[in-house]
Order: sequence, then structure tokens, then C-alpha cells
Amino acid sequence: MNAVGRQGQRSGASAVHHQRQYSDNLLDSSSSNGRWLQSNGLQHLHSSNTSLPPLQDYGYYGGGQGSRMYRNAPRNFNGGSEFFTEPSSPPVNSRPSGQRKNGEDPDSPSGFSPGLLDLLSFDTELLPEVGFFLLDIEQVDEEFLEQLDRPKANKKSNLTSSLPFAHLIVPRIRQLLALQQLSLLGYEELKYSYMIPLPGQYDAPSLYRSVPGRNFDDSESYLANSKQTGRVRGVPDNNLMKSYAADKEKASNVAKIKVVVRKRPLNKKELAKNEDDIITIESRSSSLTVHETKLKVDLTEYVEKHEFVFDAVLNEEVSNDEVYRETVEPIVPIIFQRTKATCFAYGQTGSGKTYTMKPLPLKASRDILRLMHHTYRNQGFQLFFSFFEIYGGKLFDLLSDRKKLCMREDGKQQVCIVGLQEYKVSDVETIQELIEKGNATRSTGITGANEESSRSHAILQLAIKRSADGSESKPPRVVGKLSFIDLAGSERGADTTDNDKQTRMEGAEINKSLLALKECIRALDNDQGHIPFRGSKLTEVLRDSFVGDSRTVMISCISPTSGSCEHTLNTLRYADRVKSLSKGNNSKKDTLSSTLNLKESTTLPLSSVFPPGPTYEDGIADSWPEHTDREEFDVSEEFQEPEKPLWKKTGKVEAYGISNLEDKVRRANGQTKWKDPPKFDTKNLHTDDDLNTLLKEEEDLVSAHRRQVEETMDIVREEMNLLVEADQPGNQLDDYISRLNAILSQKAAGILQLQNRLAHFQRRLKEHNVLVSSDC
Ligand SMILES: Nc1ncnc2c1ncn2[C@@H]1O[C@H](COP(=O)(O)OP(=O)(O)OP(=O)(O)O)[C@@H](O)[C@H]1O
Repeated sequence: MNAVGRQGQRSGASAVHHQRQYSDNLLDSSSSNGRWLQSNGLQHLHSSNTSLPPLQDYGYYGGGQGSRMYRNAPRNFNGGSEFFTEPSSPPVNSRPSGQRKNGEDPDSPSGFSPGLLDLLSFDTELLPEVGFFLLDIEQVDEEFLEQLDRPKANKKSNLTSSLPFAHLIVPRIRQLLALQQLSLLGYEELKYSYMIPLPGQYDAPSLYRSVPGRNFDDSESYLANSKQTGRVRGVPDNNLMKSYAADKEKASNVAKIKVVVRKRPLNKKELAKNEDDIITIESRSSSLTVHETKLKVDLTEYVEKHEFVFDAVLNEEVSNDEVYRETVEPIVPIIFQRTKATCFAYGQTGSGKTYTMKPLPLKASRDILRLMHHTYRNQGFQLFFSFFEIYGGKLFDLLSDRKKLCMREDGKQQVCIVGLQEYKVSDVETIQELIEKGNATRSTGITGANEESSRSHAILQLAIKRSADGSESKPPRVVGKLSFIDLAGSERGADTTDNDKQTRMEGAEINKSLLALKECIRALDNDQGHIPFRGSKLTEVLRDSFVGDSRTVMISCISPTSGSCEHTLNTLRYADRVKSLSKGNNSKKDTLSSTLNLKESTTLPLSSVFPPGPTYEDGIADSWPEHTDREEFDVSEEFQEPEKPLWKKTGKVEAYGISNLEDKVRRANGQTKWKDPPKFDTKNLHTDDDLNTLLKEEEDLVSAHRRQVEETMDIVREEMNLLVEADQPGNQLDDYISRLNAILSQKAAGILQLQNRLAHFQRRLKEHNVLVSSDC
């Protein structure tokens, strides 16, 4: 049984800059704390804490001795170039007079230097200075609390004096424990380092954890305010309750999946060629419109608009800092709460994936280290760094001269990458060097051509580990992980038709991994028991990021020009599917998103078997059917399984309900936007327009069918995974089969609708032909 408490306090004068100093060791045997423990018969607490590392041993931001400065000006997580250094204790001998080493001189509290102290060294004379204390509540039990509260709670105790403020602190600790029991506070949250505001000192809502948009040093500004105003205010009990509940809610508010789109600016070449920017962005509504130029049957041009809504849409003026704030920053704190998070960039070659991804790990590392050395100080967290790539289905270590790596699964189905170098890192400079080294290896890999980077997935992982007992004597275990993936260019998945076999194979592998990634994310967000991680090397490697509490941020990168229109639409459709098919898609914005995207996908008016002909926006009713839309991902050979065997196998297709029918087929459709559906009237048909309409419908039909095929492909792959898993002991084959049946029922309904649609089209074409021949 032991507890470690520390108090933080604000330095004296300056509101802008202030200095912090830390005790050399929380439980220095010569400290007042040590003496207090001894005098109170609690020396066992003392000795059990000697495993704690000395506080000055950070090696953070270059390390070194001497007092380091915090800037107490507003600052956000990413910090950037901002001045932020961690304090450390100056050598004892060099301490200025007037500053007291913790516990050295208990009789002169007025000379007490600001810093973190052991809870047990509280001194009543420090009352105006005391801010909060940190508590390793895992170690706290009722016996301990009683001992702290001895005068009231345990008259028979051998303690000779009570811990100062025990009467204030103990009820707080009990309150926290009660919150945990009420599930308002997770055990993990409670377990590690809590800063508990001292009653009567602050009415600050939550000092113990940073939240986005707030300084890590907010606690200090609270302290500063409190001191400046000289106010001593009570903290209503329910305020604390509320703050914990609110914080918990905040953590759970970090969306499981967040899809952000980033548009890059026109580059020099594009500007020189006077290329059009075809993408308009409405940041406030997180929407964007792609203006696609098409040709009518008479070869006149018209513009078709495709609208999309995502969680955030970033225009070409948005900086990398803002991208970080929008994407990764909110998930950094929760990886200390046993969360595995993945951030990946998706998009065609040259759309800005690397440009976007490159700065993120460094910014995240900075924040992680800041949390480790500040909020989670002395909790035994360690940061590990690794960087590897997947190229042609094989793994290469980017920090070991592209050494080939093997992936293995242990008995507990934990994936480990044999031979992968993992570096323990404690400062940003080292991380920066490692990132640069990995990037250089990546871009000069194999052929040395930059093109190759577009054909590999680069995975940079930041793992937070901690040994079970918080000490370094045992090997640390992963607490949370943040993976950054710079994916292969999405258009590469379509290289399966290339003449070169190598290129085809690469394309198939990329295709497979992009599909598998999408599937895993969807399965994750739907809390499906089965995550189809075996779909590709990429998802297998990321397996541990797909189990437990996970978060995914997808950044879709798009190029602005008309030459990239097709790829841009494919990227946006991929992103849309990742987002809109998810169960968690229930925020206000998301509802808007699905509504809008649904509106866009009304190409097949399912409510009618004989749907009216469409009118396009901008008064453009007709279009020549341009079959320019390539498969979003060409079907790789191994996915080209026929549907039939599946249907036969289950034998239940006819019995399936047609629920979610419209939804399913709408999803399977393209993004073509339609105005109010006009009435179809054969009498008013005008030859060219009608032909355009019909051909446009045919195009839509083909596109719907294409999506059906893609879905079938997914199902086949899913089924293959299921069968593989079913062979393993303990798996429930029945569950798998019924889930498969459910998927197939939706599929069957979709195909049925497609058939109806086809019949309708054939009828209309016939009518059209009759009309044309009578005109002649
Ligand atoms: N938002 C942006 N602002 C300014 N320049 C950008 C932006 N996004 C991309 N660029 C520039 O565009 C070029 C291509 O970007 P980048 O290399 O990141 O593309 P990519 O998608 O990673 O390509 P690949 O898949 O081939 O690796 C680079 O020169 C990059 O500096």
C-alpha cells in the first residue's frame, strides 16, 4: 500500500513567465516527508516508493540540467516552434538561496520554491501556494485513507500527527473512488495520476487533464488567477462530479471514425497550363463540390456537380498545423487511456498525402512527450518509435536499411513484426531524426524513383508503453498506440490491367489492402465482432489497432484540377463509404452528410419500378454516356469469385427480407446529383435529349452494377476470412453463417432492384426506338 502525491504550485511574481522547480526525489530520505512518514509509522510508504525515477531525469527537449522555462502564454497542443521546456531540478549546491530543496528546510516555508512535491510533505503554511496534488490512486485503499485521516478515523493508530489537509483530501479521494464505482470515471482514468484540486482553493473545473484547445499549463493560469485575485473559493462537490463526467464525455466524443478531406493548391505546372480548379469548398458546412465537365451528345460541354459532406473539409489555404489540430490532436490524450489510434492519408499520387502526413507524427510526439512529462509525470510511461513500409505485400524496416521483416501471430493472435527496430525515444529531436531517416530510406528505396513511394504503404508507429508496476524493472507493455499511414497512391489499385506483370501484382496488392482497410474501418465502427483484418498485409499489421478501443482518422487528399477529376471522385467516394456506412455516423453533421449524399445518390429512384426520367442540375437534362468512371478499384484476380456459389451455398436467398433495400442500392450508386425527378412522358421525347437520358440511365445502371460487383467482391473476401477463422477452435461457425446470410440478403435485394431497373431501361429503349423509327 502506498500513495504518491505531489502538489503543484505557481511561482511568485510573473504572470507570463514563471519558473518551476522540482524536488530531486519525491521521497528523499532526508525530506520532511520522510520524517513525517517515519514519525507517523508510515515508513513502509517511503521505502516502497524508492523505485520512482528521480524527477529531473527527463532528457526531454535536449535534456541538461538547470532550470527550464515554461511559457505561460496561451498555447495549444502542437506547440510548434513555441518555447516550451520542461523544468528540472538544479543541482542541490547551485540552488539559489531562498529556494528550498523539498524537505530540506521544513522550518522555512516562506522560502519554498515552486514545484511538485510529495503529498505527504504538505505543510500547512503552504496553504496559499498549494494548487493540486497528483495521486496514484491504484495504491490507495481504505486503510490508507484511514491512516491519512487518522485523528478522525482511527484513534488507535500509531500515527502521532495527521497529514496536513487530510480532512480536505481524503473526502476528495473517496469522491473519486465513488465516481469510479458509478462508472462516471474509468478505472484507467482513475488509476493513473490525478490532479485533485484542493477544496477551498479553486473553482477550476478540471485541472487534471488537458483538453484540445486548452493549454497544458492551464492549471497554472488557474493558479495564477487565484493568486492574483487572492480569492479563496470553495469547490461545490457537484462541480467536481460534473467536471469528471464532462471530461469522460469529451473523451468518448472523440469520434471512432473521422473523415477529413484536404485539397491541395494548384502547383506551378498546373498554374502554367492554366488548368481549372474544379473544387469548391464550403468549410463552415464541411462540404465540397466537384464540378465535373462532361460532354453532351452534341459535343457541347456541361458541368455536373457532385456534392459531398465530411467531418471536415480543408481548403488549399489550410496549414499543416491546422490539419494536425483537426485530425490527430484530439486523439493524442486518449492513447494514454488504452486507445489505439490510426491516422491515414488516402488519395491519388501527387494529391498531397506525404505532404500532409509528414509533419503529423512529430507534432503528435511533441504532445505525447508533453503529456508524459506533465500530466502523466512519473507514471512510468515510455514512448517507442518504429517506421516500416509494406511494398508488394512485404514488410521492410525503414530504420534498418530496408531490412526485410516477417510478420508472425503468436498464440494469443497478437501480431508481432519480427526484427522490427523499435526505438525508445524521449525527446523530439531524436524523433525528428528517425522520421527523416525513415523518409529518406523510403524515397530512395528499391529503384530510387520517387514513384515507388506511391506504391508502398509507410507506417510510422508511436507506442506508449508502461510496465505493469510502473517501474522499469519489467518489460513495458503497450498501453496505447498511434499509427500514421501514408498509403500507396489510390489509383495504383487500378493498375491490375497493366501489361507488366509486376505492376499488375502490385496493383492487386494495393487494391486488396485499400479494400481491406475500408472493410476493417467499417467493421470497427459498427462494433462488428469480426474484423476482416486478414484481408491484406496492411490490415494484418494493424490488427492490434482494430481491436479494443480504437479511433481512426482518415485524411483524403485531393488534387484540384480537372485532369484529376476521376481520381478525385473515386477518393471522395471511398471516403464517403468509409464514413456514411458507419453506425457511428449519427452526429448532426453526419446526418447532414448522409442526407446529402443520399440526395446525390438518387440515380436509381427505387420507389418506382418505372422511374421518371431525370433532369440534371444547371438545366442540363441530358448527357452522352461517358464511361469514364473506372472501377473504383479494379477487381484483383483473387477477388473475382462468382457470386453464385455463395448463394447456392447458403440456399436462402429467396427467403431474405428486402429490408434496407433502397438504402443498400442507393449506397451502391454513384454520386450523380439529380434535380426534382420529372415525369417521364414518351410523347414529349425529343430524339437527342431522350437518347441522352436513356444513355445516361444506362451509364448509371452500369455504375450501380459496378458497385454491386464491388460489394460482392467484399463479401467473397469476407467469406474467405470467415472460413479461415471457422477452422480455428472456439469460433462460432453458426454465427458466421448467419452474418453471411444477412449480408447476402441485402445483396440479393440490391440485385433484384437492379434487375427491375434494367427491365425498365429496356422498356424505355424500346419505346424510344419505336418513336425514332416513326419519326423517320
Ligand atoms: N497542401 C499543400 N500545400 C502546398 N503544397 C502541397 C500541398 N499538398 C501537396 N503539395 C505538394 O504537391 C506535391 C505532391 O505532394 P505529395 O508528394 O505529398 O503527394 P503524394 O500524394 O504523397 O504522392 P505519392 O503518392 O506519389 O507519394 C509535393 O511537391 C508537395 O509539396
